[in-house]
Amino acid sequence: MPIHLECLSHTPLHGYVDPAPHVVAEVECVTQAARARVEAFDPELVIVFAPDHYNGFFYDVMPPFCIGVEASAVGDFKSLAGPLNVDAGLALALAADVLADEIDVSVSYRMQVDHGCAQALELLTGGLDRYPTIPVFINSVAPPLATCRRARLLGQAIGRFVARLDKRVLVIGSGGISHEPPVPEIEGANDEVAERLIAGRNPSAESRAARQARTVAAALAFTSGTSPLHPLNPEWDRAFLDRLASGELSAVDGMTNDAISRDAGKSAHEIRTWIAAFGALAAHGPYRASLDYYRAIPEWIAGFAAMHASPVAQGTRAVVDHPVAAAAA
Ligand SMILES: O=C(O)/C=C/c1cccc(O)c1O
Ligand SMILES: [Fe+2]
Repeated sequence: MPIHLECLSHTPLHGYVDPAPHVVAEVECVTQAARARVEAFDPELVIVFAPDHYNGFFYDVMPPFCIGVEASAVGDFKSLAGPLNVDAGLALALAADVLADEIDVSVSYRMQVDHGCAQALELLTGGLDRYPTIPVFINSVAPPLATCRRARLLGQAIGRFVARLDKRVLVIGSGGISHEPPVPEIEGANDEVAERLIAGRNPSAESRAARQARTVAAALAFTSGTSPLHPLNPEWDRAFLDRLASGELSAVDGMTNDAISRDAGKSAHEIRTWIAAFGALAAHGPYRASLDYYRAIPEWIAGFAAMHASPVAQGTRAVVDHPVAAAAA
C-alpha cells in the first residue's frame, strides 16, 4: 500500500562525454540523495517504467507497452548487464489486472532491457536485483507511439493494482525530458539499418561498439554546437515538470506526439515513463512532489531532471517543492 516515486533522467554518455566536474558532482549528489530515500523507504517491490533504444524491442513486434515476467539487462554502454529480480507471479497478476482495466498491455518472458532501465535501477537501488522488480516497457522511440494520455492511464491502472497490495512499492520513471540523440528511424532507412531496427537483437560486439561510437561522436558534435540534432528546450522541460508537480496530471493528455517531437526532440517521448509513474502515484490520491534537479546537459544530450513524490493526506491539494530547481540553469 505505501507508495513512493522517484523519476530520473538517464544517459548512456556518462563516463564517455561528461560535462564540467561540478555538474557531474551535482548529479551524483542528487542521485545519492534519491538512493538514500529508497534505502529508507525499503521497498518490497519496485515497478520501473522505462523506454528501450532498439536493444530489447524491435519492429518484428513493437508493443506500445510490455510488462516483463522475466527480464535481463543487455549491458549497453557502461550500464549493468544481467538478470533482473522479477517477481514473475506478481508481474503476471499485474498484467491480468491492467488488461481487466481495459489497458491492452503485452507480457514478455524474455524481456531485454537497456541503459534506459538498468541505469535507473543501479543508481536508485544499487543494482539490478536488489529488490523484487517489475519492469514496464513504454515505447518511446519507435513510431507509431501511443499517446501520453494512454501512458497516464497505464500508470493509473498499475497504481490501482499497487493500492490493493500489502507492500511498500517504489515506482520509478526513467527518461530524459527534451532530447534527441541519434537513434535511427525506420522511415527512410536503408536496408541494413531497417534490418537492424526489425531484427537487431543481440548484435555482435563490433556492431554494438560502432553504434556506441556514433552516439559518442554525436554528443561531442552536439556539445560543440555543430550538430543537426534538435536542441534541448529548458523552457519546455520546466513547463512539463511543473505540470507533473502540480498534480493536474490529465493536463498531459493535450500533449500531442507531433508537438512533443517538434518542440522537444524525438526522444522527449521518454516523458511517458514519468507520466506513467506519476499516474501510478496519483491513483493513491493527492501527492507532494519535489523537483530535485533540472539542468540542460548537452554533453549527455539530455534535458536532465530528477523528482521524487509521495502521497499526502486526502483532502490536501498537490504540494510542490522546488529545493534545488532554481540553482541549476
Ligand atoms: O542508445 C543510444 O545510442 C543513445 C541513447 C541516449 C542518449 C542520450 C540520452 C538518452 O536518454 C539516451 O537514451
Ligand atoms: Fe533514453
